[in-house]
Amino acid sequence: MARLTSSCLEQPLRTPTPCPCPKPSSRHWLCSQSYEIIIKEERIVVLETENAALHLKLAEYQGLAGRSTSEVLQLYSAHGQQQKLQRSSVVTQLHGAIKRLKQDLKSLHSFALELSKDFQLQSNTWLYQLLTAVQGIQLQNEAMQMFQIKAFDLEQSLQEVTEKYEKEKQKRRALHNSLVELRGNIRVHCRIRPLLPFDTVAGHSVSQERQRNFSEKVAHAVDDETVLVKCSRPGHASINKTFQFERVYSASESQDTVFADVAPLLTSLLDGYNVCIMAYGQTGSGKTYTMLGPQLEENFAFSTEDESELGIIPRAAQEVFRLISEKPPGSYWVEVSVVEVYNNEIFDLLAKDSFGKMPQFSNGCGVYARIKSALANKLLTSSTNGTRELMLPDVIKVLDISLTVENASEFLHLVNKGLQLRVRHPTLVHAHSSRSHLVVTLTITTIVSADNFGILWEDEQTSQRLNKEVSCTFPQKMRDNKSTSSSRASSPAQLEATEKMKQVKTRLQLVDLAGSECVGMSGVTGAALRETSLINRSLSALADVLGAIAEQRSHVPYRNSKLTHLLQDSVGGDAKLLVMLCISPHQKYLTESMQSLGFGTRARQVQRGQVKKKNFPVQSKAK
Ligand SMILES: Nc1ncnc2c1ncn2[C@@H]1O[C@H](COP(=O)(O)OP(=O)(O)OP(=O)(O)O)[C@@H](O)[C@H]1O
Repeated sequence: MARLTSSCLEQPLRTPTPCPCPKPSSRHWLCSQSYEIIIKEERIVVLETENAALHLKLAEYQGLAGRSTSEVLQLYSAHGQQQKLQRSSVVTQLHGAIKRLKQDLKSLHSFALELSKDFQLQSNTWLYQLLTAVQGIQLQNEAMQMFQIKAFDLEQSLQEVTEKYEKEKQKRRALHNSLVELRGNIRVHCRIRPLLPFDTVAGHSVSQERQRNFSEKVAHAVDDETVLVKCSRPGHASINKTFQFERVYSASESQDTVFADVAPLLTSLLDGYNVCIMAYGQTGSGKTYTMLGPQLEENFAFSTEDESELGIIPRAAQEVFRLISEKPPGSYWVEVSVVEVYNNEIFDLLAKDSFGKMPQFSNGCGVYARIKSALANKLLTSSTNGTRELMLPDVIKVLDISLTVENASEFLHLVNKGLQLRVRHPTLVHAHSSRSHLVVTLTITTIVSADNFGILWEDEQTSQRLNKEVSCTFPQKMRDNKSTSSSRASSPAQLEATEKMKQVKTRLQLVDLAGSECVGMSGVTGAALRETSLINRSLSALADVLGAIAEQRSHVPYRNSKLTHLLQDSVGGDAKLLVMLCISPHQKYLTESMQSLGFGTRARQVQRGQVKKKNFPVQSKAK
């Protein structure tokens, strides 16, 4: 086979060479033979060329196939390598993971070991603690048993001590009362209030002479028993006067201190004595402050916000209820009445407005509508001349119109209610001057079975004295009102039992007297002038009563005034009276202060029996 070259392929197929005869024709044999040969040769050439081209192509494809095979081989080997690589990396990873898992497993194993060790340790500790606790509880139980035995012993010895203490207490109370007895039934304390802004405001009707030395403080507490008063008059050398009382309070002494000295009297109250505590002094000298505490501007009730400022009346109520709480429950019954003595008439400040309004009192400074007392209305009778006037056949009955209170706050509420109706009007000395005597009465009914009567009181003497006074009837109130006391009878059998009970009534009267003053100083006129002179008259009557007691006269003129009549039970006899003199220290009140100190001095002499006949001071009449 002829070799094919690229030039062969490039030459076009030869066209048949024409017949060399001059006239070529197909019918010419030679021509036709040669023509056919030529055609065949040409065909062979073409085929050879095609063959060569096909060979070329075959060679080309073979070359291509060879290259592809090697590439395939390369790819195959590369793929094999890659697979190998992949396989080895997965294995490595798996290997690592297995390694890590093994480590984890190891650490888990060691953790589990530690945990079990810890658990063992902890359970041992807990077991130990549990055992200790059980042992402790056992010990405690034993101790408790011992303690119970000791407590029982102690209870018994406590009972013995309590019995001894009760006996000692009774002895102490007896001692206290005999001490009080020794000191006398009338005690006088004196309280000098601080200088206040209104002291330096000069009233227009105060005399020129009295206004001259207005800046000076003249009354001082020298010690806790002595008052010193500098008496100076223009053109005269000043004279110092001293007054002695059971107790003197300086301006800086608190309500607490004042009450501390008053409180022992309340023990006497529960020991069967009537007690009266009254504040005496000129207007604005601090009587209401001492007895009740600072008053609220809006309604004249006393303020209960600051306990340290509370006066004697609220504190006494608290103390009485405290003392009662120490007694067997239900054996004490407390009633309260709040009345005022105004223009020598008694008005119940707790009465309901069931009888309408009182006639209005015009005092020149304002008109005062008053609620009339239910009691006063009950006792109103027509006098011979046909005009209605207040008749109180037995003033003491006033105290039977009282309300039962269960505790100190109920008491304080009632007192505050009553206070709002109290007569007041301004004077030159005091803008809210009280124009009436306020009498707050706490009646304590002690219920005691006839069999136990003797042992309730501290000594035989008191027991005998009270035995004479007691009533054996059970209070009607207690029968009617079963809801308010645990001691009240509710069945016939109980009622019968109560008939055997005895009741002892003791009375605590707390009095805020109206101001004792010279008319000139207070600057009142008209109806208020009458008021002032009636106040002074009732204070005179009080002085007369104290004088008569001092002289041990057979007749004590209690009925000369409604005030003394009302206080009859707690002034005189074996009742305990404490007069709290209230003094304004300023120079301009010198006359009134001297008058009050004189009253106190003579009241002290009453208990010592030193007052001579007609020696007791009569209240200065309206000038
Ligand atoms: N010890 C005191 N400390 C502080 N303030 C006092 C003291 N005593 C009285 N006061 C004040 O003096 C003023 C007059 O006192 P209070 O109302 O008690 O006088 P009073 O004697 O009751 O007068 P009146 O008889 O006119 O009613 C009041 O504002 C009161 O708060």
